Amino acid sequence: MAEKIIILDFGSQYTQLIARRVRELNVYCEIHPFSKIPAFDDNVKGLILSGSPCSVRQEENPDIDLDALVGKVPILGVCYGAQLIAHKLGGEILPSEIREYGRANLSQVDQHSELMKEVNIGSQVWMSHGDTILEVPAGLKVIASTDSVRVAAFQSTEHPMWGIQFHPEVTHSDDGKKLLRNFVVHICECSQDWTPDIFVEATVEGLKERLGDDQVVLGLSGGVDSSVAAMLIHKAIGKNLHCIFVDNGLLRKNEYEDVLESYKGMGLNVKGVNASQEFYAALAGLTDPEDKRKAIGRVFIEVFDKEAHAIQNVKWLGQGTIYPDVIESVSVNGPSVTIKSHHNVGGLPEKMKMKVVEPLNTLFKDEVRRVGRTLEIDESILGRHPFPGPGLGIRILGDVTAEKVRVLQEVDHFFIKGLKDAGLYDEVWQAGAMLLPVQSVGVMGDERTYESVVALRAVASVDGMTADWCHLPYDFLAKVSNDIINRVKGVNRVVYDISSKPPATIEWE
Ligand SMILES: Nc1ncnc2c1ncn2[C@@H]1O[C@H](COP(=O)(O)OP(=O)(O)OP(=O)(O)O)[C@@H](O)[C@H]1O
Ligand SMILES: O=c1[nH]c(=O)c2[nH+]cn([C@@H]3O[C@H](COP(=O)(O)O)[C@@H](O)[C@H]3O)c2[nH]1
Ligand SMILES: NC(=O)CC[C@H](N)C(=O)O
Ligand SMILES: [Mg+2]
Repeated sequence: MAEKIIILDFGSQYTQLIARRVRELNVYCEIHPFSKIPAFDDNVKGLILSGSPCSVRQEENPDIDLDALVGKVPILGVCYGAQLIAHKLGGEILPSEIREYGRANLSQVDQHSELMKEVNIGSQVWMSHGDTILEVPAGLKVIASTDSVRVAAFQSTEHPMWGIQFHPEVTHSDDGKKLLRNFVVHICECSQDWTPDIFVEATVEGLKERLGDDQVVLGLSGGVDSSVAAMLIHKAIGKNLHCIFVDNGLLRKNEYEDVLESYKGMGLNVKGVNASQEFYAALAGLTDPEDKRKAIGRVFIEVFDKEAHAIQNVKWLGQGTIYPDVIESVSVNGPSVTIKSHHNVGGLPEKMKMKVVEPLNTLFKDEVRRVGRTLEIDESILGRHPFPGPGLGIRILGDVTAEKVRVLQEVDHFFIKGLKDAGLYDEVWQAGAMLLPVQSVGVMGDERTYESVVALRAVASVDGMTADWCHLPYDFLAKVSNDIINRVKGVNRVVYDISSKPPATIEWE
């Protein structure tokens, strides 16, 4: 197994970013809740303590047994992590006179400190704190300051341990990447050999061992995650992998045919299963988003189960689950509230007697794409916008009917084709259209119309966890709106969604 850095999460919104930055250095790392510290083996090379919305001054603040960790591996505290170290060693932490959010500049830097090597005086750093470390206790010394914060960074004089008040993981901290490199590469001595090639090699070996001669059924969606997962498992067990692509009647226009076509020549054993009627029957009369999601999830499992029985002796269900799915379900304070029931998480029904194999559950989406490139998967699959498993079913607000699906397929087609024709598709992280349960009055050729309203949504994101709406050119929106209203029967009004996530989500249901 690869060398790794462990990040203990105290609930900061930036914890995932720290992980991304470390991984960009070709060093593997894992995030664990502070309350569930894993056993350290020889592969663990360093420890990072994240920020937190909490304060060390509050009672029952998130806490760890630092003494048990000090000296084992180098430790870096970031923001709350730094405050926690200073606090536990007897330092004074107080609410700052001015809360510092946003940019600051380092006015003093001890460049002899290994952590601060090549970090320049004047360098911009990003702050986000209300507490401040007033004085460092004995055993710690200050190695960087800003005009308003004397203890912007410190180092232990006795142990390999550092703390920084600012956030090196955000792109707005100029030398943040240098600082993390100093920690991970120079201090923790990680060898930077965690590359997509190595990942593929190690994962395929691991899968061979785990799966042996077993049969595996995998839900293949035409999307990035399940395609990459399928190729990895295929490399390990070849023909024992049975890929099932389900037409749930909620796919995009021509998607069933196009996806089956795109898998030709990849060597995968892919079976298309048309189960539209089962999905429509399960959705009939349902209007609540969670009820709809659960019904769709249930039918997916039924279809996979039926296919597995037809093959016989199938022990595993393969899935394209990725790291953010996993992190979201193990938040700091126990399981997070359910915003939406994703159809593929939450485990399998007892009676299925299948185990789950998820080779991508430690990777972020962009890393999955990089692994896909190593596996020489076609760019048309790797570059595809994410598309939710419940498909148009959660983009048709209210009850779902075959006719509404047909209308939305047409709308979606004009929007996506428009993006491609205008060269905008690759600049948008995800785009789609929602059919609203609203009718509006219009006038077409002097006649009154009373028809449906659709909302277009296009977002910029890195991993779908947060997103902003795309500022698509007005001319483009005008053309797409025109195309849709003139050519899709049943729609007489188009609106554009300008909500970010949070507080909205990407899908409307
Ligand atoms: N139509 C489908 N047929 C079979 N399996 C599906 C289908 N839609 C989704 N799945 C399964 O559900 C999982 C989750 O879907 P999800 O949309 O998150 O991932 P993806 O489709 O692989 O990638 P992307 O996020 O790029 O769309 C997939 O990895 C796949 O295993
Ligand atoms: O496979 C999936 N099954 C689901 O049940 C599901 N729900 C949302 N999504 C996709 O996840 C990302 C974040 O979506 P939200 O902001 O709507 O939660 C977006 O990319 C959504 O398209 C799903 N994908
Ligand atoms: N970003 C952080 O870790 C903030 C730590 C602490 N809540 C503060 O306000 O100072
Ligand atoms: Mg998908």
